[in-house]
Amino acid sequence: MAPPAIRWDRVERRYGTVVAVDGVTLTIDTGAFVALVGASGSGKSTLLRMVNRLVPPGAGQVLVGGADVASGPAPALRRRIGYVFQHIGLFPHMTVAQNIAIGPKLAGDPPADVGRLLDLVELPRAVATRMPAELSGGQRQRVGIARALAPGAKLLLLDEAFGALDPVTRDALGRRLRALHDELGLTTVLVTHDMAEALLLATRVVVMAAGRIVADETPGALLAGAGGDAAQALVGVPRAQAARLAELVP
Ligand SMILES: Nc1ncnc2c1ncn2[C@@H]1O[C@H](COP(=O)(O)OP(=O)(O)OP(=O)(O)O)[C@@H](O)[C@H]1O
Repeated sequence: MAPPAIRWDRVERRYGTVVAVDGVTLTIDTGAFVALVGASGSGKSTLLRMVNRLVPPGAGQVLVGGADVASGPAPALRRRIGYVFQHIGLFPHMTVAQNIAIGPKLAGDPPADVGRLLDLVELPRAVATRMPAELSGGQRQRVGIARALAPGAKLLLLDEAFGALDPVTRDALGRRLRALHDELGLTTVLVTHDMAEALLLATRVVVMAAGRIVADETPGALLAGAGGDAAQALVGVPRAQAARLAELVP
């Protein structure tokens, strides 16, 4: 049987007296789209950063494709993992095309097919020659996703990648991400504060609180009431909003 895409095995991480991640064991199967949801400070980013070795675990082990992430060189690991942050950090002095192509170029790999990558994230090919400052926030996030996919990564990690976008752009980009996930056969982990986004995009929703996993359910099961109090409190927010909106209909 093929190893899972990611496995955190009894992982811990402390910062002084703060226990950011408190003994997490979690397996992400290849092809899954997992949303990691929870209040600010619950440990989501720390858990995600362990996957590409931005943060080493204080205890436990993180495996990608069955291999301990600590065992090989970090650059080789990171080439297999696309990572998208809220503040995407495009290189301001490089064009969009140069930004997208930087990963394969630095690795000495064949050049990225920038046109195809722009097509994938639904940006016009003409933006290839623009500078990042000439793009909207949503366009910049699309470039960030294209750059993350450029080395041919099959594992995509997104940390509040849509956090700074207006709701319409955010919704469109979320849908595009889900379509890309399906088209390219990706394994995707999306950290988000937004339970509605998690329920609409993911195949599985993992809820964190105080460094621990408190629920791990499908969207359907969560909507049917599973997952316990912390999860249901989060599900209750979009549900109550939908009910209040429905009441406004004359
Ligand atoms: N580099 C660091 N130094 C000290 N404390 C840290 C560091 N990184 C994270 N923490 C602490 O660890 C805890 C978990 O943080 P983390 O960023 O993983 O949470 P999060 O769920 O991703 O939060 P948010 O949704 O606000 O991004 C928090 O209490 C945070 O203050």
